[in-house]
Amino acid sequence: MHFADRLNAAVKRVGTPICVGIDPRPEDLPPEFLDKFPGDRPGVAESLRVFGDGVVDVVAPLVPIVKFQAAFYEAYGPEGFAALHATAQYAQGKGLLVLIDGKRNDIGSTADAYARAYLGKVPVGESFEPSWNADGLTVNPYLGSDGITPFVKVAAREGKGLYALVRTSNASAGEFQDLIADGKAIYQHVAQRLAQWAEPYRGASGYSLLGAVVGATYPDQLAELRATLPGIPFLVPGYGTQGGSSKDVAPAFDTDGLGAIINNSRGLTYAYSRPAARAKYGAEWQAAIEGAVHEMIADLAENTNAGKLRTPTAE
Ligand SMILES: O=c1ccn([C@@H]2O[C@H](COP(=O)(O)O)[C@@H](O)[C@H]2O)c(=O)[nH]1
Repeated sequence: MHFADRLNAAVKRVGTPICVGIDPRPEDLPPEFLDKFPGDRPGVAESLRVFGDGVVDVVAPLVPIVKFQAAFYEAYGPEGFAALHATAQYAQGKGLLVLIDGKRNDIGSTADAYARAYLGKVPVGESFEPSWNADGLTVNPYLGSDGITPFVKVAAREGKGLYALVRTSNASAGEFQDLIADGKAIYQHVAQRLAQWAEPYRGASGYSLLGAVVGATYPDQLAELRATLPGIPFLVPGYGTQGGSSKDVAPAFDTDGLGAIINNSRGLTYAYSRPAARAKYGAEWQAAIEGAVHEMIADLAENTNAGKLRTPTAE
């Protein structure tokens, strides 16, 4: 089934477009929790796996999709990678869509290897087997068409999705993305080309398998890009810890509350570290995460078209 149709079905089923970001940092894990693991690298990697699984247990009934930031797992080498793989599979087993935030790309032949690694199948003996089997992957479009085409081909074949960086959420995003060439900002050129790459790959919902990463921290550009990129699903990071609000992300949605997933990583998974949550939930870190997800669901429902997803059956 087409990725955008699967994603839209999942968003409608749970009634919210939240993407929970899982970016495990050992220094931010609940202290009571971390103490249970050996202090060596395999021990830390195992703590990341158990923490990630614990987050998944809480959020699986509440949200459609989780995004794993590969960097925090890669930091712990082979054991870290194994932890990412294990929790990603665990999340899929619980019915969540899994997005790997790896921002991969390279020359075409290497891009093809990345695409097969994360989204497709790799040759093993006489047959082909999935390796990471993610539902979606973030990609960097700045190598141009021949770097993107292999990802799109594999994603189309496998029913998977892609989100290409268009307007990132970080403070220095504009250093290159706002440079003017031929009368337009670089991010606008990327958006224009992305629309061409995406057009042949629309699903029944009208949305393409190729989406755009657009930061919540630049609401004017977000609104402009939504208007110029109909049918392109958005992955919107920057809500919460980076300062983006529900009002900032409101323009990302279409009139049905579809067309965008709003990521929140630290604001949800480290909710227990906030003094108010400590006072309310004590050492119950999973309860604090659950409470934070419910707060974000309500915030988006109140201030954006995502409120239209809250049917009585989804409550
Ligand atoms: O433009 C971008 C692209 C990716 N990210 C990633 O999203 C999360 C955001 O984490 P928060 O804790 O919610 O700030 C993180 O994994 C980033 O690497 C982004 O922030 N901006």
